[in-house]
Amino acid sequence: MSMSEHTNPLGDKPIRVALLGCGVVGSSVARMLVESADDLRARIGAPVELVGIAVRRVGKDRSDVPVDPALFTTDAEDLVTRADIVVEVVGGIDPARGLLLKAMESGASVVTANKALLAEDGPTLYAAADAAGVDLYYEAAVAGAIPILRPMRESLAGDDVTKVLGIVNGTTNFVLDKMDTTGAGFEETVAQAQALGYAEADPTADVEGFDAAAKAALLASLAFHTRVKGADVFREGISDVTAADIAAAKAMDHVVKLLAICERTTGQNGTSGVSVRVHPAMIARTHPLASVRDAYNAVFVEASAAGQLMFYGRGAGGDPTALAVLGDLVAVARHIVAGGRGPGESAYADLPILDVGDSVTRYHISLDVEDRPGVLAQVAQAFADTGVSIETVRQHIRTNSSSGEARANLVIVTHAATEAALAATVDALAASEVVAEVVSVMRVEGA
Ligand SMILES: NC(=O)C1=CN([C@@H]2O[C@H](COP(=O)(O)OP(=O)(O)OC[C@H]3O[C@@H](n4cnc5c(N)ncnc54)[C@H](O)[C@@H]3O)[C@@H](O)[C@H]2O)C=CC1
Ligand SMILES: N[C@@H](CC=O)C(=O)O
Ligand code: NA
Repeated sequence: MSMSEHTNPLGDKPIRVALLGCGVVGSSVARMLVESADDLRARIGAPVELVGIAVRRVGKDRSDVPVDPALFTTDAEDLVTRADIVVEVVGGIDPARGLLLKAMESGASVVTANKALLAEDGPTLYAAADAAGVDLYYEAAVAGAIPILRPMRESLAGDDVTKVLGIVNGTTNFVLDKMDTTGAGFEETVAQAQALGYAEADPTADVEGFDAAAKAALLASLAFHTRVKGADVFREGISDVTAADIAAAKAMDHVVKLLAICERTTGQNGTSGVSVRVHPAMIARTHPLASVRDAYNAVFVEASAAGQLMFYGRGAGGDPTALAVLGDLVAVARHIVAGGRGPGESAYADLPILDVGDSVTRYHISLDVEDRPGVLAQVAQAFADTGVSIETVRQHIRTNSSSGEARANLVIVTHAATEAALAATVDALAASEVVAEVVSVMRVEGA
């Protein structure tokens, strides 16, 4: 690549980069920084110098990371004061938060992949970036390699985003996909996702939906110019999704996916606000999200003028995530060379966060009921009483293998209803004398 068109106003002074963490993502970042040094220099207009890598233990064998071993240090506090750009891929809340605050106070810009920290305490970090006049970029934190935050922040800055619907966790998509296509077990596929570098340090964050909730909070904050924290997001993970749920979805020609849904909507009391939820849901096999396989991610965005947009790509793994980190690093380094900074947080709209009871979707409900006349009418009445309209009902009879007792299994799919109305229906069904068991309740999205 030619370097002739770029001049460096800083002379030959390199841009100093400190890397915090050398795990799955960090080791890929370090390798790419070294292997792409010439291209990065040409694209930035200045050389990049890796000045140190903070690790927990210096003596460990890291022969796969092609850097001078003298760069490894356990003194992250000191390292962050010696850099123009600090790349944080340690993860977790502390000490990452303190290190990033110290880095920015010392004048360094920050690139991070840490969605957990940003969804927990983003405003403190954005304020520190503003106070120091530095950049805080985090494209890698949501949907790995997919460029989604910059398009939301910059390309769609003139539009009104109304909805963001996506698969934003690679681990859970990998697990659900394998359960659907190979019938593989839950624990076994989570272990595979860990071995492939997709899972968080504690995979509970993936399986229970905390990671997707953090990403949903970041997407909703950008989409609606409103501060949304991870804790504001209604969250259900995939640990309760059974092989029977997946089979039930198959029977309807649907698949089960963990979805993040951010909507600009109006609550039942007329309040206009933001609804953000993460939960497993059935979607029709004909829906584009149904074809998102393996650890891939996809994000649909609906905006007033742009209409529908779809972003698709690798959502997890060392190299895809490191590429997103490097993209941010180049952007920040260009700002340093040009003597400016990029756009920061935009939270001016400050919309209320609506209760999940206000969100509206369709539901798939499986019930075991007594097999006698009048039962269907009583079940239908429970729906009518709570104002939930039934779209389809399917019934089949199954016989208990030990008691020989015949039971009817009803599968009911509703029209769109509020979560609050559906919860009231399920309570009424559970209390009904004709219902032996509410076997499962799952939302149906994307109709
Ligand atoms: N693995 C993936 O596919 C993706 C990861 N991320 C995020 O990137 C970050 C890093 O993830 P991974 O590389 O997968 O995790 P990892 O667990 O493989 O790497 C983290 C590394 O940081 C080290 N570390 C922990 N505390 C430290 C400290 N105080 N000082 C120095 N080193 C310390 C750990 O020993 C470990 O080697 C996390 O925030 C994660 O959420 C984001 C997108 C995708
Ligand atoms: N654990 C995460 C990694 C990327 O953000 C995932 O599985 O998506
Ligand atoms: Na991304």
